[in-house]
Amino acid sequence: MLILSSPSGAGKTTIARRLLELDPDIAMSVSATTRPMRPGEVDGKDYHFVDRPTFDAMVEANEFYEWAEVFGNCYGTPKAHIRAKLKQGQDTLFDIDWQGTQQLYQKAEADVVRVFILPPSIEELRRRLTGRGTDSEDVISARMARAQAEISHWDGYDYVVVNHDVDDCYTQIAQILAAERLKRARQTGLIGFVRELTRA
Ligand SMILES: Nc1nc2c(ncn2[C@@H]2O[C@H](COP(=O)(O)OP(=O)(O)O)[C@@H](O)[C@H]2O)c(=O)[nH]1
Ligand SMILES: Nc1ncnc2c1ncn2[C@@H]1O[C@H](COP(=O)(O)OP(=O)(O)O)[C@@H](O)[C@H]1O
Repeated sequence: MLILSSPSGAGKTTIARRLLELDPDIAMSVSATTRPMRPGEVDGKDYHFVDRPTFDAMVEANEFYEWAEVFGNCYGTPKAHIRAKLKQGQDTLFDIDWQGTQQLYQKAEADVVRVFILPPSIEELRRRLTGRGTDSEDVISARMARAQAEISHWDGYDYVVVNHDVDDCYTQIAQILAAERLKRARQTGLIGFVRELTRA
């Protein structure tokens, strides 16, 4: 479970999309949200876009692995998807905030890798949110106001990457993923392989 968190606008969606495009062995955990869809987003791919009563019913039915309220909207990680992916041994990518990260870590510590993405500066963060062109000035202000609070959780992550340049940031996160996949405990089948090697 590879988690990417950052203040809004630092670039986690950009990096996540590239990872999904270039690495066939990782799939996205698609969250449910009550936030309005942005231009270019696809329902069922970027998020499952639901209204508040539907989200509340999902909470009531215990359908979320974790959920949180961010910027006045609700976001939740559906259980069904995670269970199926983990069972298949499929790596899963999460774009969730620090609250969701803590909950996932408490539930599945050994399976979780936490990466925090920082912007090069606060001015650049504002430029990226404005340049994205998906949010009103009010929404951008709310996201900027929350940025410091988000950044304050940087020390709850295993890795921290500063997103100066998309290519460099992507490469660094792909390297983290490659190294984590090589951890002994994650290499299923290794015991049998080594036993075979040393049998003679
Ligand atoms: N806890 C939790 N946070 C989520 C989930 N899905 C998205 N988020 C977080 O909600 C925040 C807002 O996401 P979004 O509205 O897409 O804006 P973005 O930060 O600009 O990508 C981000 O910090 C996301 O990481 C989820 O299922 N659970
Ligand atoms: N290294 C970078 N340099 C310049 N612009 C970037 C960089 N990374 C992302 N962006 C741009 O900044 C905006 C916000 O990125 P996005 O991936 O949507 O952030 P987040 O998902 O963290 O909110 C987008 O328009 C994206 O194209």
